Amino acid sequence: MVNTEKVIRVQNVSKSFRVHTERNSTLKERVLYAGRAKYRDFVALRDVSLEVTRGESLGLIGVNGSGKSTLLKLMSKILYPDSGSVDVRGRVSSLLELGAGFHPDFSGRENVFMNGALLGLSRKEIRDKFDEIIDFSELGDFIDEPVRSYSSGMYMRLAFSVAVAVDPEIILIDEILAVGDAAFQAKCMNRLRTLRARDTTIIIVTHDTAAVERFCDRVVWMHDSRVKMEGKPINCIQSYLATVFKASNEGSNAMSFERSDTSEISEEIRSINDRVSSEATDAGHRWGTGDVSIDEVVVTSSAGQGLVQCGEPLDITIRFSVKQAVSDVDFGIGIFTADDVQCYGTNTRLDRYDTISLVQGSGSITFHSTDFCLLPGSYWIDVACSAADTQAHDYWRRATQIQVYSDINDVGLCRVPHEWALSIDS
Ligand SMILES: Nc1ncnc2c1ncn2[C@@H]1O[C@H](COP(=O)(O)OP(=O)(O)OP(=O)(O)O)[C@@H](O)[C@H]1O
Repeated sequence: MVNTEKVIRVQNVSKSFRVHTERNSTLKERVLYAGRAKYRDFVALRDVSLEVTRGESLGLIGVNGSGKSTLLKLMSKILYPDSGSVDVRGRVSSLLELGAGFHPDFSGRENVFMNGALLGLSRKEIRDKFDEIIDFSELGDFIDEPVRSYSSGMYMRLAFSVAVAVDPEIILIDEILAVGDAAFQAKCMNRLRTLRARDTTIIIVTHDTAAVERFCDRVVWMHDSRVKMEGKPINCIQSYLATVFKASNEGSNAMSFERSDTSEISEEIRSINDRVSSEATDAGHRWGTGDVSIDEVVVTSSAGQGLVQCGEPLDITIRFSVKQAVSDVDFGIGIFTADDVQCYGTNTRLDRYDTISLVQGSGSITFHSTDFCLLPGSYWIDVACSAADTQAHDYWRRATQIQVYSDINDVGLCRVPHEWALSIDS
């Protein structure tokens, strides 16, 4: 039987924050202007309503500052609405801010007991689950170190391990999984799948639209403090990405990822780039003789610039200037995941094109894929112009990024062109 029980009901909720624009910082100002400090009210949520059914996995997406975290904090009762109501039924585990609920001076072990108690477990229940929590976190001997010495990934490991061990009926997760390494993230997602199979209600705030599409049953897209759209993940994500990339393109003449990033890219692209850049510390790094220099890399598909649907055509255009005539050069591209797995690489020499000679001036070359088969996610693109002896004239590491989306839920790294043929022996 399909479950229709509503475990979260958010009705006409509005929430504002008082933001001080000027404070009376000196004693004199405080005495003279008492009660006259300047502030404005910032509306983080405006008349938001939504319902979540038991066992549902809901993804909250939206640009920075659209109100996602505020909504999650209202659901976890860290904040209360100015108007409207939030009704939540069931034991809630929340992973909202890194380190929240942990005391920095206590060891990991002590914090497990404290955090478990906050989540409603008795001391005996925590003792019974302790080994499971520590095993899952893979913190080993660090469990007896004060958590102030933990890296953000270690904090997350401990917080996640406690949060899932308490058998929550509802789990609220705000982005923090992103700080874990790829292997631990995969382990967390598997654990969330197990919880989902047990009818746990899961609400995730994240900018990782590919993960949302793979994991969530439904998506709510927050924009400008309101619910802009809710429904099937693929529909919401496509509309959201199309809007975000359109906003980004309007800020510059083309979706140009030039060497000096002066284009007015939207906050969302900036956040995606910042996040991936923190993993790709050598983003934008380049080297070579400089005889040929790459000026710009533009990625286009029918979905927009920097965005492509899996299975659709894609163009990567490299614009270059030639400072010094060169002969026998090739142009190449490499495509990498955020954690640096090379998905594909080729160049005009490997593809057996005629050798290229260039005179002073400028030009462009386009890599055209008729069927771009990488599965949904963010990918980095390296581009290069090299001499026959493989010496680079210009190698541009992580020159640009693309987002791939899909309306098919196949899994892996790339889609293998295929058909199925069924035959039944009678
Ligand atoms: N405690 C607070 N005091 C003042 N303003 C706040 C507070 N919490 C949130 N805000 C503001 O409310 C708006 C919504 O913030 P919120 O954190 O909910 O957005 P978000 O969609 O989760 O963004 P992000 O993707 O950056 O996490 C932002 O403009 C933020 O600055």
